[in-house]
Formats: sequence, C-alpha cells, structure tokens
Amino acid sequence: MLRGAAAAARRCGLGLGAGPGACAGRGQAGARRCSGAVQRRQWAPPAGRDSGIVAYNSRSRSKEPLVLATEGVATWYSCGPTVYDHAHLGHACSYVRFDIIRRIMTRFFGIEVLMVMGITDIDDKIIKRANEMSISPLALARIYEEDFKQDMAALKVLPPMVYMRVTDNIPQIISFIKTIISNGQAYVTSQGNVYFDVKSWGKRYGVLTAINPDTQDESVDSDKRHGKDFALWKAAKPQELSWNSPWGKGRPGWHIECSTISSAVFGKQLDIHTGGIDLAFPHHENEIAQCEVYHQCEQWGNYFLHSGHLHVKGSQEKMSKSLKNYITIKDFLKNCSSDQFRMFCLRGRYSSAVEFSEESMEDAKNLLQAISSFIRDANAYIKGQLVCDPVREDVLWERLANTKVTVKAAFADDFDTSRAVAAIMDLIHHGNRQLKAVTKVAVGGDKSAVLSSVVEELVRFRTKVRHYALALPETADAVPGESAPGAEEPKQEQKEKRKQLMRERKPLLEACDSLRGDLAAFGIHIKDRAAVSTWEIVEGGQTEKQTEKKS
Ligand SMILES: Nc1ncnc2c1ncn2[C@@H]1O[C@H](COP(=O)(O)OP(=O)(O)OP(=O)(O)O)[C@@H](O)[C@H]1O
Ligand SMILES: [Zn+2]
Repeated sequence: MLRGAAAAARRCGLGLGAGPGACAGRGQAGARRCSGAVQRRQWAPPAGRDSGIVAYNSRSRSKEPLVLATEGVATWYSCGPTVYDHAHLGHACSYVRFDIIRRIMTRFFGIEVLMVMGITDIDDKIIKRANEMSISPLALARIYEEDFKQDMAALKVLPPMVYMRVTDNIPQIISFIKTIISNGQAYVTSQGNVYFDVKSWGKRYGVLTAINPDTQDESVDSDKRHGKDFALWKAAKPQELSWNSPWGKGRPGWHIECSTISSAVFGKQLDIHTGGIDLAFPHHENEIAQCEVYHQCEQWGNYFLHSGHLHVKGSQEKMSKSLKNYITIKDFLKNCSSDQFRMFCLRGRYSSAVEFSEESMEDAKNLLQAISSFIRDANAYIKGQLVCDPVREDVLWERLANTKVTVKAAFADDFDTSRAVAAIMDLIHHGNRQLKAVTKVAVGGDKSAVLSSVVEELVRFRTKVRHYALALPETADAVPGESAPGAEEPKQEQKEKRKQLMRERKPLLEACDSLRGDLAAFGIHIKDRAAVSTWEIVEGGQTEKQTEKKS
C-alpha cells in the first residue's frame, strides 16, 4: 500500500544500515538502555534459542542474532495483499524473496515456520474499484484473493499456514479496539470514528522509524485531535459496506487488522513480521503501538524484516498500480518461467531495491541455463556418455564441502542469497572445467583458430534464425507466402495471423536460447542486441575474444 509511506520510510533512513540514533553496544547478553531522544528505538534481544542466523532487524536498525522464543519454531506474520486487482511483479518480488527466506530457515536451519498472512479484503481501493465495476466489494475481493493465490502458486511460493481475511475477523477487531480504548490510548469522536492517541503514547511511539509524535507536520482536516493519530475504526459513509460496532456503523482502519489477526493466532508472542519497506511507516509502526497497548507489553514483534522495492529500469519509483508502471505476474509468466524470476530474486539481497529490466532477466536466464547444462553434463558423465579425462573426485568432494559451508554461512548472514549463488556458480565452473577437459584439449592448441571459426559460423547461423523468428510482419498482407488480402482484411484477422506466426516461430527462439545457454557452459557467451549478436570466450572471468556479427 503506497499511502505516502515510501517517502516517509526513506526520510527515516530505513534499510540504510545502523542509523545514527541506533543503540550502540547492544549484545546478546541483554539490551543496554539508550538515553534521551533515542530511547524509543530501544530493542531488547528476546529470550529463547539462537537460530544460528543473523538478520537485519528494522526494529533495532542493525543485524541481530535471530533468537526464537521456542527452539526450532518461528512464528511469522506476513502482511498480505490488498485484493482489488491483479498482483504485479513488485508484489511477486516481495513474496518470492520472503518465500526464499522461509525455505532457507526450514531447509538449512531446521526451523518450522508458522506463517500467518492477513488478507485486506475491505479498504478504500477495494470499495472504489467495486463501485466502478458495479459489484459488491466483497465479491471483488474474493475474485482477486483467488487470483493472488493462483499467482503465488505459479511462482512456487509456499502458502502460509493460514490466510486470515479482515472481514472474517470483525468481532475480534472490535474487541481489540475496545481494549485499546479501555487502556486509555484511543478516543471516540462524535462522528463515530475511533483514533489511536499517538501523542499521549509519547516516546513509546516511533520504535521502528523514530517518527517523533510531537511534530505536527500534517494539517488536521478531520475529527482527529492530532495529525499523527490514526484510525482504528472508520465511521461508514452513506451506502458504504459497514459493520455494527459500539461506536456506530463502520469498518476497521488498516493497521488494526494486522495487529488483531496476528494476536488472534499467536497471542502476544511474535518472532518475525514481514512486508515491503513501504509498510514500515506508518503501517508497522502503528501495528506495534496498538499491540504494545493491547498486550501491555514492552516489545511486540521481535524482528521486523523489510524487503526492498522492485523498480522498473530507469525509475526511482517502485512498481505500483497507482503509478501505472507495472507488469502483472500473469503477463510476465507468459514469456518467462517462475524459476527464472526466482533466480532474478536470488541474485540480490532481499532488503535491497532491485531494478527489473530485460537485461537482468537475461542474466538470470543465463545462470539457470548454465546450471541445467552442467547438470545435463554431469548426468551424461555418470551414465558414461561423456568422454573426458578421469574426474578428480577428491578435488570435487573437497570443493563441494567448501561450497556447502560457504552457502550456509551466506544464508546465516542475513540470508545473503547472492553470495550463495556465486559460490554455487563457482563450483559449477570448476565442475565444467573437469567435465570438459578432453573436449577442450581436442580443439585447443593450434586448432583454436578452427574453433573460433566454428563458433563464428554457429553464431552467424543462430543470428539468422533469430532474426527470422523475430521479424514478424506488421500487417497480415506482408506475411510471406500469403496472397495479399488488401486493406479490407479485418484488423482482428491480421492480428490473429500475427499471433499464429509468433506461436509457430517460438520454438526457433527457444532453440536459440538453449544454444546460447549450452555454449555458456563452455565459456562462450553470446549477447543479443536487437539485430546484432556478439560473442566472447570468458575464461575465469577474463574476456579473451570478442567478435561482432551483423545479420
Ligand atoms: N514494487 C514493489 N516492490 C516490492 N514490494 C512491493 C512493491 N509493491 C508492493 N509491494 C509489497 O507487496 C505487499 C502487498 O502490497 P499491497 O497489496 O499493499 O500493494 P500496494 O503496495 O498497495 O501496491 P500498489 O501500489 O501497486 O497498489 C506489501 O508487502 C508491499 O510492500
Ligand atoms: Zn499489515
């Protein structure tokens, strides 16, 4: 949810490492008290068992040992989507990155993850879109909830232990709000709204983002007392979907949903809370305030992990529905696979912003192809189909053992997947060197000029095939071999013909991609740039030769 939060999160310096106000000298043994203005950022290491992982915690603004209240079990609340439209690649990126973290925790560290995801199925955007489509907000929400689940399954994201809808939890939300009011931290207005009283929560507000409750930087144009007060319950507008409450008809505010749902399942104990960086403020900040009042506890939610935004190339803005700069997951998956997207996600830190572009997807595809090509060769070797010098198994075993250690260490260091991928590619590179030993010797030495010419011919041939596959006519009367139908031919029919041609030529493009992947395993890297393809031999990261071929 945008809600102006990204800018606020940036202002707070979130995700930029330990900020100037972060508590110094914090250790496992116990939290030291910070003094003065920074007091509200204090975070105490929870009691429990060290998982062996160190994670960047937005609550403390530094990397902390991940200590779980129950050994081998992580309670995890994930903010889910607002279901009013198709999900896009920004959403995909956040949920895939956290899915990778979840799998690392389970597979590498033996942690059982108990994940709950809230589904926002009532809010302003849902109401607006439902009105535009002349259907009920709940009918709209059910459609896109199902759509979201299908997208996640297509991306191989494991489902949470349970999805919890806001509208299925209205009585729990009302009772949660009642407790906050009776604890003296919220007030009801004559218009039937209920607000959290931020100012009187004082220095305890702002644990996550260091927002100062005293600064009045927003004009108050509603019935709230202070600009930073936020709605727990919103009085219904005429004709709006609403529920009865002690304060009149209305619906829940945004933040209270997640506080209530998480508490309904986990009580006051929560190890991990996740969402995109835009959710840090105000959403997570407000969730913390609500829960700490409700549970009367010092620290609700021990670790807050935030994923960085996915941007489109050349833009500073996150991919977002409202900015109309998005690609839906469904459209993306027409041309790329879920594994390719997951590799794209693995190549960066989950907490970093990531740029989506054709080139970055190409890189991810090439890596995957190099891996599958190696696995193919290794299988062929096992079956005795690959002739090469005897493999030095002792060296391979040692390398494998070292790689395993490096990968686990990378994962333990704030889930550093890019370091893990690099270690695995290094192992593959070494494996390839052994498996290709004979082939290389056979064509090496004084025959390298011949090899070069062969690659040259191959790339030239591939370029022609690719060019043919990509060169689709704009209109059907330009289709080769077609009798020119003239301008009368309906546009729709022309489009259909074009689509048909694309379908027919797709295998050619796939063959070109697979050849490029196969050659990459030999260190021959082909790069496609429009009609031009270049190739180079890369040995141990050094470019040895580059030739350019024009089609
Ligand atoms: N471009 C993005 N990159 C990374 N994560 C994103 C991006 N856009 C949304 N998210 C994350 O996806 C999750 C669900 O988002 P939500 O349903 O609130 O959508 P949203 O942020 O309102 O999207 P939009 O602005 O496109 O409507 C949140 O954790 C949010 O931070
Ligand atoms: Zn939430």
